Amino acid sequence: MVAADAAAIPLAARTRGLRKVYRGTVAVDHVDLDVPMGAVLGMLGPNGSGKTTTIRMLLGLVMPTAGEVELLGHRLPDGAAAALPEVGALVESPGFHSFLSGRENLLRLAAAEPHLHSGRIPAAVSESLERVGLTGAANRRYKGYSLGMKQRLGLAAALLVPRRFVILDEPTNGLDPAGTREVRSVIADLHAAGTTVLVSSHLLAEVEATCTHVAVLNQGTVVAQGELAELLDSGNAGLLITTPEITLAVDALRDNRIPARAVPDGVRADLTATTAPAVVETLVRAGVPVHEVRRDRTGLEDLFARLTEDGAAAEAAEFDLALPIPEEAR
Ligand SMILES: Nc1ncnc2c1ncn2[C@@H]1O[C@H](COP(=O)(O)OP(=O)(O)OP(=O)(O)O)[C@@H](O)[C@H]1O
Repeated sequence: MVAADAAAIPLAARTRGLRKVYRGTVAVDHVDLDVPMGAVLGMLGPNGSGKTTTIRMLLGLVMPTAGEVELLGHRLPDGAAAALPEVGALVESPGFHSFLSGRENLLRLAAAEPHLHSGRIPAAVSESLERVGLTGAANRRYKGYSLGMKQRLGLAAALLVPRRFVILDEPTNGLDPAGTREVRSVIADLHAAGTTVLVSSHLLAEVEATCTHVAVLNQGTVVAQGELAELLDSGNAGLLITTPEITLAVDALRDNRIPARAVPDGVRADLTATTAPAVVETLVRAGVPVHEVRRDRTGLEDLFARLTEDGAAAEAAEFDLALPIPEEAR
């Protein structure tokens, strides 16, 4: 992606020079974040890297110490009233009433939705509860909900009306594997419907499974951002091939000038100068039985680990790791 293209892509959210200082603690600094319209952007970063603070500033819940926030084309804080009704959000402590049921809580929130006609409220609440798998527990008091059920109710609140932009802060926190899969499926449905989604996580695998774009935060600043596919292709990309004929496979690849080495159960082929189909074709032509082929994702893991280590922000700044990732950073 060249810079000129990036500038032409409409953005659901854009921050420039965003900074937040809490009583001497710099929570977020120099954050220039671009959330392309229609993207599912994973905001990835270790605990305390500034994800929640950035999200709160995007939603106008926290005033930045410095910098600009633009949400759906409206500059905050003045444009908040125009932008926020089109934004659904799940953030920490959503402020539900403990003595009301899940359904009653949603009915109260729905009544405050400017884009929801009062006659549609009961149906919208039921649909939203159904979507997050809470219909069975809808009439129980919020007070007795498990952490996972609270998360689901927060998600239901974010989805009460069709939104152009949905922001989810750690949506799978406290969810079991089935709940995690459901959240992923809700995100996939939103994406398919053209909704822009920003989802924060400290889990690399979760971002890989759901996102089209990624922004990596460390120590309050964005150290890399861009399309996930480009990040996956960065670093030392490789292919892992499972085969019982390891020696034959390594020899066949090396004979065809594809760097390869033995790994447990197979070989790892370097994709720097070739493609996955070319590797497979070379092996099949050499009579190597190929049992399984998958991308070696250590490229992204290595990159993420490097970017989020102590002092990594300085390194990233040095290499200007906003995508495209320059050669010297690979
Ligand atoms: N209200 C606050 N008052 C003081 N410091 C705060 C406040 N909110 C956040 N911080 C500090 O700002 C930094 C960034 O916190 P933030 O919650 O934004 O990170 P995060 O990436 O969302 O972390 P996590 O994954 O643990 O939720 C941390 O050092 C945190 O202690």
